[in-house]
Amino acid sequence: MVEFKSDRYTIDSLLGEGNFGSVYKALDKKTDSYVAIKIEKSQKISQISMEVEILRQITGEKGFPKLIDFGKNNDKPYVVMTLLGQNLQKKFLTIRKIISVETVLDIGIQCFKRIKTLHDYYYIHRDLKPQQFLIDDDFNVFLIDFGLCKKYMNSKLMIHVPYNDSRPFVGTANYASLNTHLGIQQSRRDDLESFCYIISYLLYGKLPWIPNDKTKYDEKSIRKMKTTIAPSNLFASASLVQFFIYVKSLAFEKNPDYQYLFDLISQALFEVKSSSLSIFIIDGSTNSKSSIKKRERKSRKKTISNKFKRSNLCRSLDNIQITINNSSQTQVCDNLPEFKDRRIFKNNILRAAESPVVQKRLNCYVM
Ligand SMILES: Nc1ncnc2c1ncn2[C@@H]1O[C@H](COP(=O)(O)OP(=O)(O)OP(=O)(O)O)[C@@H](O)[C@H]1O
Repeated sequence: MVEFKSDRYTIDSLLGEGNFGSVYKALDKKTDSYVAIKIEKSQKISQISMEVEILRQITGEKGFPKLIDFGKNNDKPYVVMTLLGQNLQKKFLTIRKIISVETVLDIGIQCFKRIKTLHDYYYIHRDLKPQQFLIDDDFNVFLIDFGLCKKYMNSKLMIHVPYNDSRPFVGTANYASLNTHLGIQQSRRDDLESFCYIISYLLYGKLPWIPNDKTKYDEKSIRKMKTTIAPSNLFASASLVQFFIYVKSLAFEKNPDYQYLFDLISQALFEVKSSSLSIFIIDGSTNSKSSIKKRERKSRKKTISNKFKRSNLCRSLDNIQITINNSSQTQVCDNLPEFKDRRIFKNNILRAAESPVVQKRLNCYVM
């Protein structure tokens, strides 16, 4: 555990660790409430100063942590902010990728709004990934980690930062825009491209460069794949394809039409809702067509119990004895490529699993 001498804060537990800092849950004795403290790993000029600068300005905006305190401890800079929930990546893996498309898009809309708010303050994030979005018990999404943020425009003179194509790589390869890989100065369009990769990852449970088999690609290979990727490889929904095409067509300085983009995601959500399909990923590691067919030969009941054997959801579903009858056959949905790796349950199961009453008894989330 980190050494943090303070009369005000008592470190409780480690919440997360990144490349630049460690984040701890701590008790704030002044307010008798728990907070999150991010402590920089290095003692040199830190990213925490940028984090503090942004939190100072953005505190109070919906979906952003509140700045509580900052300073140095043991010569290491730290920042104290509101304690939030688990990050999207952890949550996604904890629930074994069980997630409804509707909920992904719902979360996506919130992520999109957070990005727009940050852009409204003339900053770009430059390191968007599922780990940077935290989600609370009420499914409110928060954006964090502003250490790599950068002003894209001088807010007084309204002059955009100049174009430059020999920038070092900044961000996370899996979710970075292609232009970032190519060394092009980032602007608003790059955050929005990262957003597309995040949503595609949450929808499919994978990206071409983040396969289910745990293969890891280096930055060069990821760049190559991003160069040739077709929008239809990321999304099947026409609205989301259009979203990606629009973002990729943005000029460096162009102010994105956020309302248009918002309408496109809303349209995608509307399509899912009106199709009345409810979709779960059961286990991303076993979703090849042949394995699905093999599984389908087994009896319906056995398949369900096998698939959910180790999951909280299943255990709890078993406990509360939801009847799984023939009218809710598991099936592979072939007609919607978006869902080709997913298995579909009829609404009655999904609705049961998503109902707050059941979730309370499950003591787990269904995202
Ligand atoms: N306010 C908070 N409340 C709860 N958990 C948090 C909070 N801030 C950060 N965390 C947890 O700590 C993790 C790391 O935080 P953060 O991304 O700020 O660190 P970092 O060192 O900048 O990471 P990276 O290397 O990804 O840039 C987050 O993914 C999250 O799980």
